[in-house]
Formats: sequence, structure tokens, C-alpha cells
Amino acid sequence: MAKRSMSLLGQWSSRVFSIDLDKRGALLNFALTEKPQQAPEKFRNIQERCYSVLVCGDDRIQSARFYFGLEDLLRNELPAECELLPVSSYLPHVKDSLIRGYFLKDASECPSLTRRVLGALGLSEQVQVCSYLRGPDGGRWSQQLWSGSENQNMDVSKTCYVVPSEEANYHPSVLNMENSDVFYCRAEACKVLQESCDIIPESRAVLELVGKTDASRHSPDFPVVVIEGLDATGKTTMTESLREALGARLLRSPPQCLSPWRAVFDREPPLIRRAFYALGNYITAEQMGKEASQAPVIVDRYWHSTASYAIATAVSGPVSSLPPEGSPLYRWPPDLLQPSLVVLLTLDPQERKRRLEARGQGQTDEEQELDHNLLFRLRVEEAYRRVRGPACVVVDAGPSADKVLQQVLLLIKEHCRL
Ligand SMILES: Nc1ncnc2c1ncn2[C@@H]1O[C@H](COP(=O)(O)OP(=O)(O)O)[C@@H](O)[C@H]1O
Ligand SMILES: Nc1ccn([C@@H]2O[C@H](COP(=O)(O)OP(=O)(O)O)[C@@H](O)[C@H]2O)c(=O)n1
Repeated sequence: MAKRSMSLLGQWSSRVFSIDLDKRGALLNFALTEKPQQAPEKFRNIQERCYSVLVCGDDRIQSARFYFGLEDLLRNELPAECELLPVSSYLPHVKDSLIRGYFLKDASECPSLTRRVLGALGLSEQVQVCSYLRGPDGGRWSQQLWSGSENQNMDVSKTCYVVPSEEANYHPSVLNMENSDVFYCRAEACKVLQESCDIIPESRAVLELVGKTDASRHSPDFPVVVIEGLDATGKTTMTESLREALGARLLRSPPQCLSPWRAVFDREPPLIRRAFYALGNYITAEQMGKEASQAPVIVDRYWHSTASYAIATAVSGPVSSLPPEGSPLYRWPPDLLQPSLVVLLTLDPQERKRRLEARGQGQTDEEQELDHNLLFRLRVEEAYRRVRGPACVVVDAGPSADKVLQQVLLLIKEHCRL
């Protein structure tokens, strides 16, 4: 019985719960204790019936996929008056201790429907359901762990009280990033795809394409220049121009040979999607090694994109929720070929929006989504700046295409022997 044997139950009262109230970094943190105590201030304002659903199965592929589909499942089955907020539960400072789920605030007229849906979910070995009860004085909240049975689903012996907990220094997702969002060697990314072969047959085809040679050991004869940046910052324009100006070979990551499967992996949860992109870099690296023995090589996106998008997506809120500067999470995988130069194209958000609109994208976003995207874009760009080995050189892509090209050509002259 995976659910009964999991470490969560034994360490229940050492856990911190962190509820993402608005994706803008407002976290409601609480811990649990066996003695009745006052709940945190933010908890005391809650009027609704509350529940949490945590996904904690033993099989990481199945759990990741289950969590990925959970929001839709809950939205489809629960009354519309149920508010769903992402919740993380973790042991402070303990790597890989994070468990994800949803916190529900139920303002519906029909509590029995919600309980029925959650009761059915609680039968699954992948899920742990709790309900939260407001004490008669209003200041105390207790948490009851549900047992697996729909009929006698409240296991009162597991009652704990909600108490304030210390604010974490960084987003709880940081605890689980290594080998869940970012992979620092080919073998770890391969492992994920190997584990997913049965449910995603395309994984096999990707694994077959990933070579076995360690391209990181070969120092290429010609320079390898990577162009990075958010969508519409001018990467395609720049890489094409550089190819012409330098008589260079042009590559991209993910490489062309992965195109047939990209859409499949883009529909998968981060664990699987990020492993796919990580492996794309190794395939591109092999091509880089070969091509750079004959001519300069220009690469459209590479490791900086893989790491930065993965890290920036795994956390929510402002730039301060990213892993701190200098964190080993920004390191370069030792078995991945390092380029001679990485250029990061940056653009004023208004100009970037204008270019997206000129391409026919970006004009339909709602205000809230834009706001949310703004924080996301800031996180990606900051993560780009923090990735090391080599660090990127930032270039303002606002001036005319020719001016930006001249500037990058100058940088190449400074950094690389041509
Ligand atoms: N320096 C520039 N000044 C003005 N427009 C540019 C410049 N560079 C690119 N563009 C235009 O902006 C849009 C996005 O550029 P593109 O190279 O496709 O970006 P990316 O590959 O980063 O998504 C295109 O329509 C392109 O013609
Ligand atoms: N080397 C790479 C390239 C892209 N990616 C992912 O691909 C997405 C960007 O794809 P895109 O379609 O916007 O890129 P372009 O084709 O516009 O350059 C990002 O969300 C990254 O998560 C990656 O992880 N690693």
C-alpha cells in the first residue's frame, strides 16, 4: 500500500504547507501541531469550508501526470463555487521533500457534493485528502486527515491544529527542482524518458536519437555562438544574419530531428517535458561538435533556455522567489558541450509586445494574464542572467536589426578566435 507506507504520515507535524494565494508571490504558510493553538492571521479570515488534496504516489511519472490533470479534474467535478489554490507541502531545507496539490475553499450550497468528489479521490493511492475545521472561537483551525474509505472518511486520530510557520526564504518548489525540472546530466534526463516509455511510446524514439558520446570533452576548432532570449526578441533574425555574415552553420535546440515529437512532450507535465528539452541539448551538442570542426556555428537557444524556463515556471511570484544568485541550480551540466559565447537578446516589454503583435500574436491577452506573464517574463530573464558556464552577455535588441547585428559581431570578435 504505497499511500500508507509513504513518509508523509510519519512526518506530518514537521511539514510546512504553503498555499499560493494569487500566483504573485502571496503565500499563506502554516504548520501543524498536536496542541490546540491560534491559526495564522490570514487563515482566520477564511469563512469557507476548506480541504486539501495532496498528490503523493510512489511512481514519479504517474504522480506528475496525475497532478498535471488534477486541476481540470477538480474544476470539472466540483461545484463552481469551489476556489482552487495550488498548495505545496514540504519539510524545510529537505531536498525532494515537496508534495504538491490543491487547497479548496468551498462556498457552495452543497457540501455533500464536494465531500463525495473528494472521498472518491481519496480512495486513490496517489492522493491524500484533508479537511480543515474552524473552531467555535473562530481563531482555531484543525486539520483532519481522511482515511481511504468513502464512508468513514475522517480519521479523527490524525487531528492536528493549524499554526503559523516561518516564511521560507525562497519558493518551496526550489527543493525539488533538481532532476524534476532541471537535469544536470544526460543519464538523469534519460531515466525519466525510460520510465515513461510504457505510457509515452515516443520516448523510445527520442532515446534512440540521443547519442552516447560525451561531446563535452572535445574543444571545437571554430567558435560556437548561442543566441538566447524570450520569444520575439529577434533570435531568428539574428541567427540568420550571423550565418550569412560569418559563413556559419546554423543549429537550434531542440534540434530539427525532434520536431515530430515536440508537441507530444509539450502536453506532458514539467518532469517529462523538461527531460525532453534537456535531451534536445545533448543532440544539438553532438551536431555542434561535428559542425564546429569545419566552420563557425550559430545556435538558436540552448542550455540557458532549458534551465531558465524550467526554473522560472516551477516557481510563482516575483523574481525574489527564484533560487538565489549563485545557487548550484544555475550550474552548467558537466557532460554538456560549452559554447564559446552566449548572447542574451533583451527587449523593452512594450517593443516586444509590438513585435509580437506585428507577427499576429499577443493582442488578445487579458489584463490579469498579462500581469501574470509580466512576472513570468521577469523571472525567465533574471534566470537567464544567473545561469553560469559560460554566463550570457546581454545585448539590447531594441535598435535596428543591423545595429544589433554589428554589436553581436563585435562581441564575437572580442570573445572568439575566428
Ligand atoms: N532589431 C529589430 N528591430 C525591429 N524588428 C525586429 C528586429 N529584430 C527582429 N525584428 C522583428 O521582430 C519579430 C520577431 O523576431 P524573430 O527574429 O522572429 O524573434 P524570435 O526568433 O526571437 O522569436 C519579427 O517580425 C522580426 O522581423
Ligand atoms: N533549448 C531549449 C529551447 C526551448 N525550450 C522550451 O521551449 C519553449 C520556447 O519555445 P518557443 O517555441 O517559444 O521558441 P522559439 O521557437 O520561439 O525560439 C520554452 O518554453 C522552453 O521551455 C527549452 O526548454 N530548451
